[in-house]
Amino acid sequence: MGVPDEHPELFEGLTRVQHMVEKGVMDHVPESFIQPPHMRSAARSLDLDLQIPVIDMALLTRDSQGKKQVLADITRACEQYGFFQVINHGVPESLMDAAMAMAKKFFALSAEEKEVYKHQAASGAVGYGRIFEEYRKPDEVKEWLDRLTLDLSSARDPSQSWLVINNPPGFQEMYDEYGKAVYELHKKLLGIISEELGQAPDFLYSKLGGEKAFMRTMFNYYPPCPQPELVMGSAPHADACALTILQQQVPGLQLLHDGIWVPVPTSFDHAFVVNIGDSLQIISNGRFKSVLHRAVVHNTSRISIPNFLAPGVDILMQPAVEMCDPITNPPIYKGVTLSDFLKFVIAEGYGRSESRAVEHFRL
Ligand SMILES: O=C(O)CCC(=O)C(=O)O
Ligand SMILES: [Fe+2]
Repeated sequence: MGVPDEHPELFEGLTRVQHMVEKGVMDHVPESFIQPPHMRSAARSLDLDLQIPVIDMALLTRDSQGKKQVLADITRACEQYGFFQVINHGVPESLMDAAMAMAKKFFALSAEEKEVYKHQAASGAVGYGRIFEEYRKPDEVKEWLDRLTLDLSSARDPSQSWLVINNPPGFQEMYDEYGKAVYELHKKLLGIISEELGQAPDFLYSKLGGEKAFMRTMFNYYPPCPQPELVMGSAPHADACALTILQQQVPGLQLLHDGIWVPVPTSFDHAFVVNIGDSLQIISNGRFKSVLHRAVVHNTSRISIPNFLAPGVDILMQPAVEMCDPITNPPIYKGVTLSDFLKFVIAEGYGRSESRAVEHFRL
């Protein structure tokens, strides 16, 4: 990688929002971050928490009635909202706190220390920096965030040993433990939905390729912003994966419900926000909804930690025959691998607008 002076366009692409903010007192956001008025946080938004379902997973083991209720509530949430929250989900609170604390420590490192883990174009999406930056058009409005992206498996992939996060000390150990616990929660939730569909618990997991399914985690850091009303932290997008399990403490996540942006509440202590991604919308033949969402920023910082469970990259995602009927519910999507789906998303610039990549794969 050339030095910034040789390649100003690369340097521009690699600007970290955090260090831009920390370098000096800034009372105006740079032009390249200013959203057009219809994309700003105030447009079509309601400052009223949407009561997305909150599911108490402790009921699963209470009695058969409790289990029935959890199965039905989760499945209904996947159909109606595409979003829900879970409490008593089995991931230890101490582990959730450790993940958040480590993320804070990581972003508190100096710019040089973080750049050690800089995203490398040849390594896919993992590393420090906004991924796919190299594919973005120079005139595109930039998002107000920096992120560290890790794959749960990359810690064990020797070709990506540069991505073992040794600084701050203990980060990698935390992620190995936290990641595994969240991966298990993903499998548990897929099992619950599968059972409610009248299938074996591993039904949906096996549609993702079973052990080939992989989990990617993003540690999203939204720096404090002097004019939060003009920028967007994460632009509107739907997740390409099957399921997302997200941890947030500070509000900021919003979803598009009936054409209005509404905040996802943070009032439940140690809850996870769960949402359906495009892969599960395809596999369920449109029964489960992958919903557009975005993250707004504030004049204080915010961290969110989404964990995406995705099909193995070469697994053909297609409407499951068990979720279709040749007469009453024929398949509405073509089969596509996650790798081709993501190529399409990147090439077409989805993930920064309200257009839906999944619509392109309709039959
Ligand atoms: O920061 C958030 O709450 C949302 C982040 C998000 O949607 C994503 O990274 O896919
Ligand atoms: Fe997302």
